[in-house]
Order: sequence, then structure tokens, then C-alpha cells
Amino acid sequence: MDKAQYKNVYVFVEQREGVIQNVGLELLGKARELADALNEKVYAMLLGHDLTTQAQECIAYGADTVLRVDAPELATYVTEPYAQAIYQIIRDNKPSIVLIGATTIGRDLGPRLSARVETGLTADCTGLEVSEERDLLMTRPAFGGNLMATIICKEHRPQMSTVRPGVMRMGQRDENRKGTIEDVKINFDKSKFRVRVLETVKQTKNLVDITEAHVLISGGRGVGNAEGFDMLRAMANTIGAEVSASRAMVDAGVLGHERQVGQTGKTVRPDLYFAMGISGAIQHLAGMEESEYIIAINKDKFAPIFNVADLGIVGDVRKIVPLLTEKLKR
Ligand SMILES: Cc1cc2nc3c(=O)[nH]c(=O)nc-3n(C[C@H](O)[C@H](O)[C@H](O)COP(=O)(O)OP(=O)(O)OC[C@H]3O[C@@H](n4cnc5c(N)ncnc54)[C@H](O)[C@@H]3O)c2cc1C
Repeated sequence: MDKAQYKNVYVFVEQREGVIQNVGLELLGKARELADALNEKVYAMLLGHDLTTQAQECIAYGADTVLRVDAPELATYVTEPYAQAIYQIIRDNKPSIVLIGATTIGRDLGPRLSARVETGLTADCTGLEVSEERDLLMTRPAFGGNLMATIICKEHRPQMSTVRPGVMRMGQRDENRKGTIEDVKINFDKSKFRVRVLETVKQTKNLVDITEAHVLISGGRGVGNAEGFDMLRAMANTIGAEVSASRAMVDAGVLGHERQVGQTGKTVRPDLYFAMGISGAIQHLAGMEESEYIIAINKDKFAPIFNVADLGIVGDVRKIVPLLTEKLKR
């Protein structure tokens, strides 16, 4: 493989019902950094049907060129048409780097594409950088989060990576940024289409998205039980916060998995994160240490959570939280 033929950073910008998912914009920000370091360009791959202003959004968030594929086959996500479309783009353009959000869609699409273009894929990266040799250094937790592994795709191109939502910081939106939009036509091989979407049924249960919350009050084993979480909810209600939890409390059935913070839960980056009775295991920290401001309450002054906290309170959450809630109400 002649690596010199491959250049530029490509991002799969996921949209659902026409709405660009934040992870796509976060990846455009990271792609901008990588492309600037390599002196290359950022390409957004935007797939869907009846697309309107989404391509301009991609430019505002850092894309130099948007490759827009607007086709009825791409109206809703189905693996084969999406994989065929991106495969054709990769084959025809030879990108050096391809970034995909580790959403349910990205986790389905990424491996299929990497197999098709015969390259490697590093999943769930938490850090991406360019080495002096211009290779992509893809860092991700390994061995249950106990160490960080940096992986290089030395012999193949493109270098492919998935990144979970919330891990990279979204760049500043600049509506005056200039870029180009190219409409790409895909020659679909419909004989390979094995799946047809007959109906989409929306989840009726109102699931919160803790990654969108500005303030999160997270409880761990130190909060104890459902009653302890009622106390956290009362505090959350006074300041318009959301409640989340460590895995220990999700495994205990106190909160649903959609509210779990950490390596096997969600990665969050709120303005303010309360860690209540959470020890600060590495798998928990992996999901919240990038929060703007962290307040930890723990009765053990040696708890590792205090290493990442901006403000630490050594004491009993069950005593402190009601007092804090009263003060906040006032
Ligand atoms: C592969 C793998 C993936 C994992 N993924 C995740 C993940 O996504 N998210 C996650 O959170 N964990 C995850 N874990 C589990 C993680 O290792 C820890 O076991 C878990 O985070 C511990 O939760 P905790 O802090 O609530 O409980 P503990 O570690 O038991 O800590 C409880 C803390 O509460 C304090 N405390 C007790 N009583 C009080 C009180 N009255 N007032 C104040 N403080 C009190 C204690 O001092 C202690 O520090 C994962 C583990 C593995 C192996």
C-alpha cells in the first residue's frame, strides 16, 4: 500500500431525521486540529435524504468540503446502503483518516467499513493526535480501563477510529466560515440490500440524555439506596439538574443504565458535576473527569475522587445533601 496516496481527514457526520448529532460536530472540531497539524483538509461525509442546511452546519463547525450524498436509499440508517456509500467515497478519495461517532449507528458502520477497505479500526478512542511520522496516535482505555493503550495503524490506510459522544470538545460555530459542498452520486448495488425498514417505532418512555445536562448530581454506593436518590432528586429539582449514577448503583437497579456515567456508561462534560458518595474508580473517572467543575462529597478523605475534584467535602452525604438543598432553596 502506497500511504503517500492517502490524505485528508474525513468525518462521518451522523444525522437522524435531518438533525446532525452532536458527536459529528465534536469530531469535526477534532478533525480540524488533526488536519491543521498535517496541513491537510477536513471533509464531512453527510448522508441522508431531503437534506437542507446540514452541509452549511458542517462548514460552520470546521469542514472545508462537505461530500453530500442525498438519496432515498439513505433516508433512514440501514447498514448496507450506508456502508456502500461511504465505501465508494473512501475508494474514490483515499482519505488518510476516517472518524466515526461511536453511537449505535457508528458502531454498526465502522467495523463493516474497515473490513471492506481492509484496514484496522480503533474503537472508542479518548485521544487522537498526530505523530512526528504523521501517523495517527489513537489512544483508548484497555484492560477494563486500567491502562491507556496508544494504537498506530502503521501499514494500512485509512486510519479509522470511532469516538464516543461527549469525548471530544465541539469547536466554536462560525457561520462565516467558507467551504465547498459537493454532491456525490452513489451507484448502489441494490442486489445486496437485505434489510428494508418497514416502520419506525419511537421509544415512548421519556429517557433523559445525561450528556446534555449542564449540572449533574451523580450518586454512588455511598448514597446507598433509592431513598438516598430521592434526596439527590430533591436537590436536583431546586437547581434544574439531572441525576446520574455510578455503575454500582445502576447494577443495584436504583437507576437505569441510560443514567450511568463511566467507561461502560456515558461520557459527560457538564459545567458542574457533583460526585456524591462515589469513590472515583478509574472506570468512573473516564466518564466525567473532563467536567468543567467537580464537587465531591465523600466520608473517606483518601477517596480517589478527590484527586479530580475542584472542591472536596469530607463528610456524610446523607447529612450534607439535605442541608445543601435547604440552602439552595433559599
Ligand atoms: C470493565 C469495567 C467497567 C466499568 N464501568 C464503570 C462505569 O461505566 N461507571 C462506573 O461508575 N463504574 C464502572 N465500573 C465499576 C468501578 O470499577 C467501580 O466499582 C464503581 O465505579 C464503584 O462505584 P461507587 O464509587 O459508587 O462505589 P464504591 O467504590 O463502593 O465507593 C463508595 C464510596 O462512597 C463513600 N461513602 C460511603 N458512605 C458514605 C456516606 N455516607 N457519605 C459519603 N461518602 C460515603 C465511600 O467512602 C466510597 O468512597 C467498571 C468496572 C469494570 C471492571
